[in-house]
Amino acid sequence: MSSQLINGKEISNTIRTGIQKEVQDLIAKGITPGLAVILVGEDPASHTYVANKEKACKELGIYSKLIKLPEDTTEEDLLAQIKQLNEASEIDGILVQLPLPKQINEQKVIETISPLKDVDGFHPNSVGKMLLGQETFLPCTPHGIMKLLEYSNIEVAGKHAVVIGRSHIVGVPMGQLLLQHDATVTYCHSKTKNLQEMTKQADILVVAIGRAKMITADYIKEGAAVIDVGMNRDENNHLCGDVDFDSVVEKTSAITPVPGGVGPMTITMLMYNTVQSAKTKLA
Ligand SMILES: NC(=O)C1=CN([C@@H]2O[C@H](COP(=O)(O)OP(=O)(O)OC[C@H]3O[C@@H](n4cnc5c(N)ncnc54)[C@H](OP(=O)(O)O)[C@@H]3O)[C@@H](O)[C@H]2O)C=CC1
Ligand SMILES: Nc1nc(=O)c2c([nH]1)NC[C@@H]1CN(c3ccc(C(=O)N[C@@H](CCC(=O)O)C(=O)O)cc3)C=[N+]21
Repeated sequence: MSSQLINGKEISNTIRTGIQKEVQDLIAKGITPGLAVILVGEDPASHTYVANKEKACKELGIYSKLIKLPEDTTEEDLLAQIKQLNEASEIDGILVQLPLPKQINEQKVIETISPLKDVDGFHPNSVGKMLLGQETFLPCTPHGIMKLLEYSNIEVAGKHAVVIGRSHIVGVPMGQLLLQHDATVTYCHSKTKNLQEMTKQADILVVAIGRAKMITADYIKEGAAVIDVGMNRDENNHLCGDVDFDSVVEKTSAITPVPGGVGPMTITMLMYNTVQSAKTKLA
């Protein structure tokens, strides 16, 4: 079967062109959208993501403020920083890069970010609204994946979507968005028995596990669309997904690569949320 390669980079660029236009319109009205990113510690992978976010801001004309804090930052200091940004008029979105060092309570940090600037969509306020189908900031990775499906003309309604992973940042919201678009959704996780039996029923398989190349051809139904969220390093220290691309590609009708699939879309939807937030300043 010939498989459609879902080009996240290209779809990202298409969407970013629209966002760039919106930024220009806002700037013409005296509003420059602003994103603050807080990075605690020295995780090298985090630095790459943060660099990609800064680059995207620059390209689109969004003001970006990077706040780097040392690994041993106290929770108190971090919360004080967030409160300042909540008040800062030039900042429309606040992202605290996760995971955080162990001395810091992640949930408390997320809840301290103003829901009005919660461009990650991780605040309980945003999560609740998402579940209810109300307008809010949607989590960037699942939202980006919905856009990938839409732009690739992959129909969701009536399909069986299987999501592997139930993290609050990817798996759980992913299943909810698919459900809202009328898929029949199954969640799988580390306690799932007979994972292959589950995934072999998937018309759409979203994989967000964090284990390099774990998903091989044996997990795939012929003709499935496969979305790979994983960001791992393989034995040669090359970036790779959770899906063993070479093994599964022949069986799929559509598949995302890593890199160049989901990752760029995450950043694009972050830019989108930041601009949406800035637009609330329009009279
Ligand atoms: N491209 C992008 O934009 C992004 C990529 N990522 C990447 O996506 C991956 C997942 O991220 P995230 O959701 O934060 O990860 P988490 O580690 O928070 O969650 C992993 C999930 O996978 C499940 N899991 C672990 N092992 C297995 C297994 N053997 N079989 C079935 N399920 C399993 C876990 O189950 P349980 O709940 O039972 O522990 C958990 O629900 C990572 O590689 C991350 O780097 C993340 C965010 C954005
Ligand atoms: N508060 C918070 N929000 C996040 O959204 C968040 C986070 N914390 N912590 C880490 C994960 C991971 N993540 C990625 C973003 C972009 C790429 C990305 O740009 N990937 C590119 C290139 C990657 C590269 O070259 O290293 C690609 O896949 O093509 C990947 C992963 C956001 N996350």
